[in-house]
Amino acid sequence: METNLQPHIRIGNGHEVQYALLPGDPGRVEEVAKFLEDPVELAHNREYKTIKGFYKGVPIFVTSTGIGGVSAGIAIEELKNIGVKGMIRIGSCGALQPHIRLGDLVIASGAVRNDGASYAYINKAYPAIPDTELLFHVMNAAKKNGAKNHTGIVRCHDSFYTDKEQEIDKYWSEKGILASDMETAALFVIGGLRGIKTASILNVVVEKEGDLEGGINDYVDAKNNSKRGEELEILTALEAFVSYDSTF
Ligand SMILES: O=P(O)(O)O[C@H]1O[C@H](CO)[C@@H](O)[C@H]1O
Ligand SMILES: O=c1cc[nH]c(=O)[nH]1
Repeated sequence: METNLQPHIRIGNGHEVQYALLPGDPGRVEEVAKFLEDPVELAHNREYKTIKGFYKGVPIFVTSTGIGGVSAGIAIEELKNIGVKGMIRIGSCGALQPHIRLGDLVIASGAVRNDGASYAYINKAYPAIPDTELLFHVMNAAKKNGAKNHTGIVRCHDSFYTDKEQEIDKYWSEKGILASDMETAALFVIGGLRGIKTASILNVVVEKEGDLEGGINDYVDAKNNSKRGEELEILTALEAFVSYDSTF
């Protein structure tokens, strides 16, 4: 029997894996599998689907975290419990700046903590920031892959359909925030508190003041540049882990 079996992700000790890619969507796990050697599905429970594979010889987990910081936080803690030390989110986002287009990558250098999950851990004076070294590896990998990318602060939220979304987006756009997603702040704060090396790469699926439902539907149906952005964020995260690992 697997020891230290984790209740939600349903994997335990013994895999000797130090790095995990974290998409929100379980469907994206299979997109990562296409780039791995010997991908094997280990578990799929609720929103948490995990495969293990190798990229350039480095063992890697890919675990979907579901939607929102609450769900992501559970996956992050349980992966840490079984020995994972570095985690890169490979997510989707909505742009808050007009020059950021569909399929561009947004690399988070920090996150506005408008989510509930990170606040459940610690008050908002604590910064939501990635690991500096891993961030540099991600930025270099994006450049090497030729991905059009933007590094800066993102905003994390818990709602899509309140009556105030447009007003809120306008406010944060005017403050220079690049894009919105729902899990990056929880990843950075939990990573900071637990000593996990974290980074977050977000593929733009909705442009600023674009059609939210249309953008996400087109992405799901693979009808726009966001599908190429997804491939580039996956490759960028994988290359970042390989170059980070080579520094040890
Ligand atoms: O595509 P993923 O990684 O799930 O990320 C984004 O998409 C979901 C909302 O559509 C939220 O989880 C948001 O953060
Ligand atoms: O606008 C968007 C699009 C995707 N994901 C988000 O969190 N926000």
